[in-house]
Amino acid sequence: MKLSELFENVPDIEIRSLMVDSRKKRPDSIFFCEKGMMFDGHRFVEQAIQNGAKVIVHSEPLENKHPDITYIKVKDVNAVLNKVADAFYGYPSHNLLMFGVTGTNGKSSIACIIRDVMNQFMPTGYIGTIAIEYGNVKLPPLLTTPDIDDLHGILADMVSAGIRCCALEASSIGIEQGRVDAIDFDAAIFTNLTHDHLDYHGTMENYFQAKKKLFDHLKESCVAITNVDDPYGMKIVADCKCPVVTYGIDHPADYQVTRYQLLKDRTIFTLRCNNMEYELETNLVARFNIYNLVAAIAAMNQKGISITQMLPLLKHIPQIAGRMERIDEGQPFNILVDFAHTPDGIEKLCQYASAITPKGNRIIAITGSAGKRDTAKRPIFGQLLDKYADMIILTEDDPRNEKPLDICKEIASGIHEKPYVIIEDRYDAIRQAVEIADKGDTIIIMGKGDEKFIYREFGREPYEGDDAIAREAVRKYYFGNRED
Ligand SMILES: CC(=O)N[C@H]1[C@@H](OP(=O)(O)OP(=O)(O)OC[C@H]2O[C@@H](n3ccc(=O)[nH]c3=O)[C@H](O)[C@@H]2O)O[C@H](CO)[C@@H](O)[C@@H]1O[C@H](C)C(=O)N[C@@H](C)C(=O)N[C@H](CCC(=O)O)C(=O)O
Ligand SMILES: Nc1ncnc2c1ncn2[C@@H]1O[C@H](COP(=O)(O)OP(=O)(O)OP(=O)(O)O)[C@@H](O)[C@H]1O
Repeated sequence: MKLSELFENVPDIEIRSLMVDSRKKRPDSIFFCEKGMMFDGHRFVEQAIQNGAKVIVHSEPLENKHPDITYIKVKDVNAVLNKVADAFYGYPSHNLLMFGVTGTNGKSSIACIIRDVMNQFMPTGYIGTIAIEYGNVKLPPLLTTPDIDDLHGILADMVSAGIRCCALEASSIGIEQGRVDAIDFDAAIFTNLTHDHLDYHGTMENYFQAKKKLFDHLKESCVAITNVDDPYGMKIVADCKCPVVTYGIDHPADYQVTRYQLLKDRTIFTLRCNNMEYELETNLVARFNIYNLVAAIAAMNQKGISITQMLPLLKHIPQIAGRMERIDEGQPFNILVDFAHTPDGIEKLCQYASAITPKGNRIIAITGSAGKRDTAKRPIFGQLLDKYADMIILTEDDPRNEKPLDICKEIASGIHEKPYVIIEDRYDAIRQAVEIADKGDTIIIMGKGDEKFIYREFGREPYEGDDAIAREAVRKYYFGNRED
């Protein structure tokens, strides 16, 4: 593409790529001097040139300008990067039916439900915490919401592969950093807002304002889908230019659940909308998944898929990796692997565990808390486990360069009544839980979900995964079926 197709009054240079990180080689590229939390991209102009930049987009004055390099001074580099990435990749989000999902919990679940259901109507991709997936392509994610260049690039690849729809998770940090500013959403969903990421946002108000930006910027033909039962649900759409559609259980809503039954292996509920009532059955369990399902239904329905068409598909939603994943190796107790890593997520999971665990049986909870992230959550995790669990095993969860033992002790500071042990090694923690479980008990393994890595001091290290370990522990240590 010619530089002149992207900017006015510039030389006719051929541009082959975009560059936001000077460390990565990008031939014939435009380097964008972004200001981050750690660095100011203006510092890396020389390295960017060595790695292929022919054009520098900057907002601060630059010294030592090279005669063969084009310099473009702008007010807001991030805004220009968004515009350029959109155009450079051929406006991919404009050519896709784009669903955006934001909120503290439920983004991946809702985005995956939309992907699975929409795939039955048109080829649909997914971008989020679990993966980047479309057609036969499955890539590991780097961030929940990829950075601007990656995001538009992935969407362009989707369009080239014949994909017509995409469900994208928009994290609060991603929204705040403008990663989705140029995305042409057709529907945007709000799930809920509870304590998380306060290390980054500072206060709940800032966290809320970050999420709200997504809704403030929606185009008029978009539709905003919001949760009326969440205290932030109506506030977040207060300045929307597009129609707002509500969903909920406890308050009157456009898509309202009027009755529900939570069962161990499925959920049955009645959904009322447009003066019609629908009886729904799904393999997804727990009350919070009713919210996730109804949010997804509302969004897809608003975009033309009838509820009657969706009904048979909702019965067998494919397992969402590491979210309420049941481990069943024939053992006479429940094991749930779940990605709960916020106070709200942990409380909701514990409430579900209480609902499925017979009186007289125990909830055995295994959790840690991520190192170098929102440390205020730790004692709250302890308090919640104290309230709901009968036995608590504290273990490591992405300690980064903190000591797992110290993190566990901070969680333990919230535990006052229930017995707990600290077993730093996650494998041993899960094994211990399996060894002490009795018939009818429920083991909940929280925090890592489907992740097959642990962030330790020097970055990501491979990890077998909670699901694999739980299965192995049941086979080896519960049934004594040693394979080694
Ligand atoms: C805190 C945070 O979000 N950081 C993200 C942010 O980094 P930053 O603003 O601090 O950037 P920086 O490192 O200061 O550098 C500034 C600029 O200089 C550039 N640079 C930097 C160094 C260099 O040598 N050369 C160079 O060109 C960088 O590419 C960047 O453009 O911008 C970078 C480029 O887009 C991201 O890679 C980086 O994500 C880091 C890896 C990260 O871990 N982010 C997490 C917290 C995150 O975003 N998570 C959310 C939410 C997850 C959830 O909901 O649970 C997500 O969407 O994944
Ligand atoms: N609607 C919901 N309300 C409260 N908790 C939920 C909800 N949906 C899921 N959870 C809990 O949060 C965990 C993470 O779910 P999910 O991955 O869908 O959320 P997310 O918003 O994508 O989180 P992240 O961006 O951190 O990955 C689940 O494992 C579950 O414990």
